Amino acid sequence: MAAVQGFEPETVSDEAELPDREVGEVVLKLENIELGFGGVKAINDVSFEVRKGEIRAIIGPNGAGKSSMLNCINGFYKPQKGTITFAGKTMSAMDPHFAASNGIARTFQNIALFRGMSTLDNLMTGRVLKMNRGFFWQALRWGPAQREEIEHRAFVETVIDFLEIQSIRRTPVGRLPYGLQKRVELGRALAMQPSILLLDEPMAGMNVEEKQDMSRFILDVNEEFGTTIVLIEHDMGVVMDISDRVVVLDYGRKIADGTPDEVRRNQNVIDAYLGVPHED
Ligand SMILES: Nc1ncnc2c1ncn2[C@@H]1O[C@H](COP(=O)(O)OP(=O)(O)OP(=O)(O)O)[C@@H](O)[C@H]1O
Repeated sequence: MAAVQGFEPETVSDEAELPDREVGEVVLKLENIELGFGGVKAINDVSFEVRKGEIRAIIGPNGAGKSSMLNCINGFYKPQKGTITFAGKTMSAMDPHFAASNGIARTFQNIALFRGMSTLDNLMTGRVLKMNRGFFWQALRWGPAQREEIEHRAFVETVIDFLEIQSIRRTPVGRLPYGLQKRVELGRALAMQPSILLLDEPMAGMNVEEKQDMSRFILDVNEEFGTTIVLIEHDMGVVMDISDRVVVLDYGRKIADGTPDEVRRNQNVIDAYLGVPHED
């Protein structure tokens, strides 16, 4: 059997074992999710759950349905079948506002920042849902709105310190190198004080050093703020290093779910990455 980087063949497992480290109760549950676009079944009867405080990776070859799954979780896509349970509600589809207002934040595969705005102002946009005063008061920047803005700025400054981006706080993000833009995007999501952070390929396009920095920030966010993290990532070294549990998709189906060690030894997973033809 040929070797696939990051994988070693051994036993087969398709049920998620709990990680060694202590994680909490189930905070997000997806059951029998199906999503199609015309004739393409992007997600086919996929179920998995996410526990409080864990780092949960979704991996799989190109086109496996990973981004579609994140889009179902934050309500951008509506599944045709299945249910999503979150914040005490079981829904046939997530409402994007319900997701955001109950603490689900997201970063994107292709950076989605305001390129002409500074790092600081981009991070402030992450506070919008937390602002109590309406547009009129915010525009006047007076009285209660001014006090509120000071509090939001103070919170954003803590995020800036945490991510070590003080030196670029006034720089328009369009002028920043790619790795730093990714860090600012993480900062904007953190500014929302999320309970669940969805990261879509946080290391894409980064060099080795930038990947190490980003891995450290993800682990620090998880440890220091207790933020639950669901991430899609193609770099298997990173996934296996930082994740507690990994769900594997291939052609829209779940083919494995378990700890990094279980998944890397799963023959279905090895075959999927080698491109072994599948039945269907
Ligand atoms: N908005 C859409 N319209 C039509 N087809 C779509 C749409 N979004 C996703 N798909 C299709 O659904 C399938 C799964 O795509 P998805 O982007 O979820 O995969 P992925 O695992 O994230 O892939 P990659 O690793 O390449 O980003 C693909 O065949 C894709 O072309």
